[in-house]
Amino acid sequence: MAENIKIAEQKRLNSVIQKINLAKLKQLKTIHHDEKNERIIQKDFYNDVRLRSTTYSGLMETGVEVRQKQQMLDQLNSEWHQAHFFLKRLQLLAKNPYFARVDFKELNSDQVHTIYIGLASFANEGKHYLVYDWRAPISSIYYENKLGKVTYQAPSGPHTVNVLLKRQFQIKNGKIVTVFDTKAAIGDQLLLSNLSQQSTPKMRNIVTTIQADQNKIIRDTSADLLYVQGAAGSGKTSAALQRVAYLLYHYRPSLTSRQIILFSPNQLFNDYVNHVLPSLGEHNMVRMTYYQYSDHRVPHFSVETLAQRFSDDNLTHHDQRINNLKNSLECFKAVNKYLGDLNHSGMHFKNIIFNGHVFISKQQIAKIYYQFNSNYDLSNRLDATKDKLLILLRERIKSEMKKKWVSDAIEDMDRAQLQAIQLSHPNEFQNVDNSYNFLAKHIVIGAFRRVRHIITNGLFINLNLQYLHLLNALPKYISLKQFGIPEKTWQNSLKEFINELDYGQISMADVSIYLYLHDRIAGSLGHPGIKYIFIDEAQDYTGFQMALIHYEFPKARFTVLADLNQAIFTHQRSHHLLGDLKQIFKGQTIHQVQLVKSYRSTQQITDFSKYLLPDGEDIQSFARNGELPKVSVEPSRGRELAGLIKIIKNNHKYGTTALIGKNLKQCQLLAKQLKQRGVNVHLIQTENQELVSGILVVPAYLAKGLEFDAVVMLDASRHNYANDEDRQLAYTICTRAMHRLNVISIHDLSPLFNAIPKQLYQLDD
Ligand SMILES: Nc1ncnc2c1ncn2[C@@H]1O[C@H](COP(=O)(O)OP(=O)(O)OP(=O)(O)O)[C@@H](O)[C@H]1O
Repeated sequence: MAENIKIAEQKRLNSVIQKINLAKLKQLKTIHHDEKNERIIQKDFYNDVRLRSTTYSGLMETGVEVRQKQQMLDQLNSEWHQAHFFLKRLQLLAKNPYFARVDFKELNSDQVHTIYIGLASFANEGKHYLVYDWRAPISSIYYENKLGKVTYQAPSGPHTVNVLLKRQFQIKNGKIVTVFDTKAAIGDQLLLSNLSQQSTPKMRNIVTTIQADQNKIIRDTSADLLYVQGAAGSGKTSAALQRVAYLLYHYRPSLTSRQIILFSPNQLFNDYVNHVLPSLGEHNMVRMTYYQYSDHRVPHFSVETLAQRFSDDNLTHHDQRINNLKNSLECFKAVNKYLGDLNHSGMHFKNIIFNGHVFISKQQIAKIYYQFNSNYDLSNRLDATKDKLLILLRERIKSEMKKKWVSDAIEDMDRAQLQAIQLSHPNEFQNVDNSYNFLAKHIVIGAFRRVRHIITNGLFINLNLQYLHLLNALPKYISLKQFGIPEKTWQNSLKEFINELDYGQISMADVSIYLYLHDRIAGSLGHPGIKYIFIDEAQDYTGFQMALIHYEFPKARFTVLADLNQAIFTHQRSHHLLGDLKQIFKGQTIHQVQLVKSYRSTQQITDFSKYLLPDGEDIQSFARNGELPKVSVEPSRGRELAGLIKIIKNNHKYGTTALIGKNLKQCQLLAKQLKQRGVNVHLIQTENQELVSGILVVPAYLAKGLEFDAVVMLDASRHNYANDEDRQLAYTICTRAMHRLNVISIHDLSPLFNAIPKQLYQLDD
């Protein structure tokens, strides 16, 4: 780039930074001014109330002033928050005001317009934009992969301009480090430099190098379901997070970060992504795992954890088939049919007990529940039953007042209690009869409080029994044969389920059905306040889970990000995902996007890994050069450990090397053995740990969605990765590597590696 261009751009940059700094000072002044005013009002507030609360008229006046001052405080508070928000953005801009410049012409004019694009907009006093927010409609032209005619979505509709120049900047401490003009794909040079960096325990934002197909995902505002299928490392998570920032900008102020939920695979991943939004000047959306969502909703059960779920691979064939059935969309439909029938018969209730006796029997409740018109649905039926039971409760007050326990309670009342009641209700104590009746009623109503709580909260429904009834009845609504389950096996599984229930345990498959059953019976409206749901690593969600989330968030638009080749829990069943989603979102707008280019890993690692997949040929690698992956076949465990120690030493230039094992047990053993040999490793055994740099030992299911400078796939032997079900796991592990990949096997290498051409790796045996 010519030096004179750099000088001219630096001059402009200096002037923009100066203006940003002035604006910062102005915001700081506003903040100090607001804080000072608040202190003054608070002080007056306190004095006024203290001085004038001795007389009635003083109190009245004070009341009015208190309200006025409260309003002034609220106003100041809101100004203060706004000023802070602007200040934060200016601070962000002051560090790095912009990263790109685009010159363009309108099609019917010769006038050249120049815009600079940064993390936020910044205008001078005359409201002339010196920097455009990367999310502004016009900024979209920067992210299209070409010069010349480019169409973007302007507020008035699609608009085409002629792009003449795209210039990129790397700016550090107010100085332009590099500047280059791009002609084709946005600065492969800048992208290359970003991708060549070392990994960090926190994911970075990608706004400076968003690719055209990722931009489509980010800016889609019309899909009810945006389904993204993308290869490992193709930027699904990155695009999703920039999309959150885009939506917050596009719909401000009607959309807030609290109305957006990201379902992520585990807590480690939640922590890994939690810096992206703040680095873009936005608040984080709500992040949770499906486990956290369901566990929180059934506090009386322990829901199967991620580690337990992963060891489900050791389940018998029958157990797996039963899980397949319970996890399927067919099961969701079957439950709906069951619920339809429940409207006519089959609900299970509990007796309502009062003072150790049956107060309202379950038979009585059932009679009430089914006495309503057949056009009632389950939730109307429950509401009407509650109303009827409350009427019954009121009617029982009179008869209960005559009971001995009530007169005993009155006699046992101490003077202070009695006086307190008399003082608060003087009119009720004019004569003896009245007083007795009033006290008796008071006591009965107090004692009925628990019963009232049971009724109003629908706790008279026997949900556990109902769930068992559903499981028992399920073969009527779904074909067991279709899932390869003999009737007897199904019946036996019910016994096991009861056993688990007795211990307060519930599996991931059961908890979804249980929650749905509960919510449909209770007529729960779910969470209508949530406007956007993002589901990352969706390939490991089941049809039932998807249908449940869709039900629970009825007003939300969904972004679902999946890579079927990384389905480490659902395996081949993940191939139903899109078909299931199409049924679940029937009648709604569905957009599909495919990302085929992988950015995370070097070309050599991507090319090696894709041969682990039978249909991996569509995956494109980004042209970033590195060394060939190394495969070592060791004759014994001892030699494997020695080999590993050598690799760890060789990786000293990398911040993080992850030794990824198949399961937790293997990782625990390895970490112990390495520590015994004096190697300092950090074992990640639960998702609640913090991700750090260094040498990590991680089980594969916790490494999902993460990335590391160097990866060692542990014990990739025929014995450990024996069957086709392990393919997705092997692919997921290898694609976690950014710059270096080693695969170690004791004895024979797994046949999963057979299809990889020999020239794509270095073999050490
Ligand atoms: N446009 C881009 N510019 C710069 N870096 C990018 C871009 N797209 C993706 N990356 C980088 O590639 C890596 C992988 O991205 P990301 O984790 O979003 O992919 P993914 O598709 O969710 O991966 P996986 O499914 O394997 O977990 C990250 O380091 C990310 O920063």
